[in-house]
Amino acid sequence: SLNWKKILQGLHINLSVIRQYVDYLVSEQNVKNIFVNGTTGEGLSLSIQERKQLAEEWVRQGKDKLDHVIVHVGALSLPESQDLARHAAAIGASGIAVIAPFFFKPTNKDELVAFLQKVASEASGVPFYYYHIPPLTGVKIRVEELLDGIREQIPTFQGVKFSDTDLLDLAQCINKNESEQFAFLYGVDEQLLGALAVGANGAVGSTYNYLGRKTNLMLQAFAKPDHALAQKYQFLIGEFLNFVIKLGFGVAQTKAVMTFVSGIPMGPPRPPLVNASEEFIAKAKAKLDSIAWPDGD
Ligand SMILES: CC(=O)N[C@H](C=O)[C@@H](O)[C@H](O)[C@H](O)CO
Ligand SMILES: CC(=O)C(=O)O
Repeated sequence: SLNWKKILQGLHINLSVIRQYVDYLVSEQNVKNIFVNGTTGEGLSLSIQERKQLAEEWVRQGKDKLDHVIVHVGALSLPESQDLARHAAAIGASGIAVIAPFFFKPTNKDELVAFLQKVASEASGVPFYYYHIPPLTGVKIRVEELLDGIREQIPTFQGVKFSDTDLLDLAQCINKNESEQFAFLYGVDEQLLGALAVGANGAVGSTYNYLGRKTNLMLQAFAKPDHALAQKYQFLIGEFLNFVIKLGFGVAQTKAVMTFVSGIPMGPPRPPLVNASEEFIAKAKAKLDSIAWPDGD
């Protein structure tokens, strides 16, 4: 049963909108790969039980509709992270991802890999991704170094969700791992085109919830190649993000944008985050509506 008071305060998860949201992403945004319980999903603000319920519901609703559901299972507590990894494996997640622990932090590559290995080994058949997001974790260990010999430690290692602006690090990761079949999924949406130019294979980010279709058109243009068209899309995506970043843009504001674009209520964020203001919503909506996309939309 739904407790609307708790949902409206961000104290309760609402599983009932996930089914509708899967259909929305597939039909309206052309998005068929989902990253659950990460940054945008406020995974680190949820209880272990809630994270399991969400992962289960996404996998259940995504069956026959989505290609991949990757579950973020990172946590500060190693046993909790291992528990989440076993759970993700048991429900049939297509992959798991882990951020660096960010209270007591690993101070070097070996300490970080040892932590990741202890989580990955709990889900032995499941592709493992390192989620590199130094602006939020404060763990700035270069990925290029981390990848050196990682397959020997973590046989399921499959790639990186790379949410950092350091394109030299990303380029070196790609350059040095040509023979591996690693996936480099970029996560700074405002400069995805730069990451594609150095060889990123995909993207995971908050804006694909509402700009997934436009970003897919950018990817198509880049692949064609029609670089002028790809640039046009990146510039317009950047115009929107630059505008909202100046207003103050985080997960709460992303939820508000996701709500007004999709029409599906995303609910408030959980404390300590606070709802986007009505003023933000009005300005962001006007800005998004004003953009003249190359596909005539
Ligand atoms: C810090 C953060 O939330 N990063 C997201 C992905 O990891 C991005 O998708 C950003 O939200 C996006 O690039 C907008 O700045
Ligand atoms: C934005 C993103 O990729 C995440 O929610 O983790």
